[in-house]
Amino acid sequence: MADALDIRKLTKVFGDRKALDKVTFALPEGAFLSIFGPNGAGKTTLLRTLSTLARPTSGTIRVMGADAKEEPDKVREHIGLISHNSMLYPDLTAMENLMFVARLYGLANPEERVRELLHAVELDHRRFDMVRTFSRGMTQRLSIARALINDPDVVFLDEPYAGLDPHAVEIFDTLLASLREGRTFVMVSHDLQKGFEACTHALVLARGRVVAFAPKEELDFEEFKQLYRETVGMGVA
Ligand SMILES: Nc1ncnc2c1ncn2[C@@H]1O[C@H](COP(=O)(O)OP(=O)(O)OP(=O)(O)O)[C@@H](O)[C@H]1O
Repeated sequence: MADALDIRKLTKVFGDRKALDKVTFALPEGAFLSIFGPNGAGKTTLLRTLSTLARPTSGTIRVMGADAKEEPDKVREHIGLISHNSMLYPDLTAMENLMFVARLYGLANPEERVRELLHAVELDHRRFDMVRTFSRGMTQRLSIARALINDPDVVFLDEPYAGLDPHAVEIFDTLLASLREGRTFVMVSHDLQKGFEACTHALVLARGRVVAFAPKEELDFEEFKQLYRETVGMGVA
């Protein structure tokens, strides 16, 4: 199968600090990559560069065959990002937020797509409420709908479980399971157990470097936990 992501020697420097140092890996279409690493390892920087929000200092990023430097718009057509910053306008309603993004993408039938997504994330009943009145779980569900507007092939998730109560985690897991068919996922997670359960491939970052990258079938969870504990001791970039 073709690679959804092909990342070569990706390096990102902030001043004299290397947040990413020659990160190289390839991920097949339909895979679910979980990225682990201690605070400051470079996980968010990696997601931000892969999703074209930050420009690499050097190296190449190909998403579904498109080069992020040469064809950033093509890459953006293929991706959706669910991050802490929900990228939603608090003083607009759920419906208005999604309609705004649907129009940005120039969808042919934005109303229908927005209705469909609000239903999928169980927010029909709150569609006319302003986002600032939403709980953390509801805001996250709306940001998932936002990220799916363009029906992306590759979805990036930055610590999606942070701040969710057990019920919201359940809703999120169900939603995620329903979305997996035909899509590639890249998730940053501090939850080793959940991240490992969900993935088909695991990547461990420390000091901006890939310490481990492997398909899950090649990994034993106990050994993996041990490797992770060792990387936490390596400190930040
Ligand atoms: N905009 C920036 N300017 C300067 N340094 C930055 C910037 N963004 C990140 N860094 C540095 O890059 C390194 C990696 O940060 P990053 O946020 O990617 O780590 P992380 O693995 O996501 O951490 P956490 O688990 O705490 O979210 C850190 O040393 C951080 O201080």
